[in-house]
Amino acid sequence: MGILDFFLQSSSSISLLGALLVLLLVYLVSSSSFSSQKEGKEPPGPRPLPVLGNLLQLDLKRPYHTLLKREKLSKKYGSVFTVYLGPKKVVAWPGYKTVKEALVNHAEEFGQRDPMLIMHEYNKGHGIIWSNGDSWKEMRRFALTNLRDFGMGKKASEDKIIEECDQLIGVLKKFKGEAFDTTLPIQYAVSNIICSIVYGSRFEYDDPEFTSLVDCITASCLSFGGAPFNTVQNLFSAGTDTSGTTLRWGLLFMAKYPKIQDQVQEEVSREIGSRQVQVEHRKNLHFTNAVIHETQRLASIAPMALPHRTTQDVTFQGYVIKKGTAVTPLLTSVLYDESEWERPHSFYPAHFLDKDGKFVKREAFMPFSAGPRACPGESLARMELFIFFTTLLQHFRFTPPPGVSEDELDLTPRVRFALEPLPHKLCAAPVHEEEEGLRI
Ligand code: HEM
Repeated sequence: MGILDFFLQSSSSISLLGALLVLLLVYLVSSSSFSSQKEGKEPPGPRPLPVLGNLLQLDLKRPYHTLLKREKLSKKYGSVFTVYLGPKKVVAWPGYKTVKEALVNHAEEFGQRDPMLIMHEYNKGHGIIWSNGDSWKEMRRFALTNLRDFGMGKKASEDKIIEECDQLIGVLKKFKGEAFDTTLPIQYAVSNIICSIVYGSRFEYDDPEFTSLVDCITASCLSFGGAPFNTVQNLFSAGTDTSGTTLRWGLLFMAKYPKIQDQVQEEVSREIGSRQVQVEHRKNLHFTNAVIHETQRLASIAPMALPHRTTQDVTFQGYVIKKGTAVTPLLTSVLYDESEWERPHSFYPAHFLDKDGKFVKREAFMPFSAGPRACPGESLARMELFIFFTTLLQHFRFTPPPGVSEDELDLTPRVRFALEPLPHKLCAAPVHEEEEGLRI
């Protein structure tokens, strides 16, 4: 070994030793502050490492997954616990009863958004999603009023969705039953719904201005100035990926579970035939409605909702949560709660059916969250999901690509803005070719 090598090795060993000593010191300081939190009855949790917090204990690809391991974390720490995402302290409360109690019974205390640094830089506290206080109240009112005035949840938006659905059917027919990636056609269709509401008109799917707008929304690169423009951009980003991703999960589940697809198509054919699907049909389509709800439940596309924070010191389930603490509503823990759902990890539409096969609402169905920050686009999203899903199944049979079995269709989610399916292709074969053009 040369002198230089020896020198470099020993100097790097010394600096490594120094770094370790500093880390140890920080650790001792932080563990003592951690134990003093215990004395102050803040929610307990796994001991954090300095700087890294509990990151090494989390599945970083799916952090919600680790937090969901209630049997491990909850058994040890109870129904409210603290984890450190790096230096950031986050309080989590899994399970339907606890999440509901926090978001509904303590709505005011847990109702603020925790603006992630990167989002704050980008939105400057404007818009609706990342703002708080008077600015948020005003923008939420602005968004709800405008969406309502432009017809959200009413006949006008139903007509827009039906029109867009016709366009989507035309696009899917062009694949002539061959395998295609469902992402773009569905993303264009749901984006056009928001365009129709915001701009008053839709765009052709090959219009370069529209496609770059959709690409930009997907990549979150739109940069408007001022509060209302940020709110419009927020509606695009919150209202397109979410509905589009849910719809893609629905089609994937149908291809994976053909017997359930048979039952949906049998019901649609019996109740609607070749007529235009409308929202008023929902009350007769019990099984289809249950399948859409089960899709939302199992896909659980917003596993941790969006981050909240406390507006004041709160005493919750015997613990003190300090003002300004980040809190995360673990929506997946509600949608997968073993004390609420008979088969939490399976695709089981019977969760939403009574013994006579009639649709039943379930309290623990909470994909849109609850309380003052709950999704303001819920009624529009529900209308879109019903009309798009039912109409697509009225027209097409969805199957895996040739050479791929149903078992091989992978349901592992990938984490992006929403939990979406892994890239995949499906075939959409027209069901009643002879009926096309005979709509009443
Ligand atoms: C299947 C579709 C959708 C799902 C599952 C969904 C779910 C959610 C969830 C979980 C939140 C966070 C709630 C919380 O922090 O507690 C949220 C917020 C929000 N969503 Fe949706 N959403 C959907 C569709 C839409 C649509 C269509 C729009 C608009 C047209 C929309 C607009 C918003 C906005 C603006 C917020 C922020 C609300 C606030 O901070 O006050 N969403 N959504």
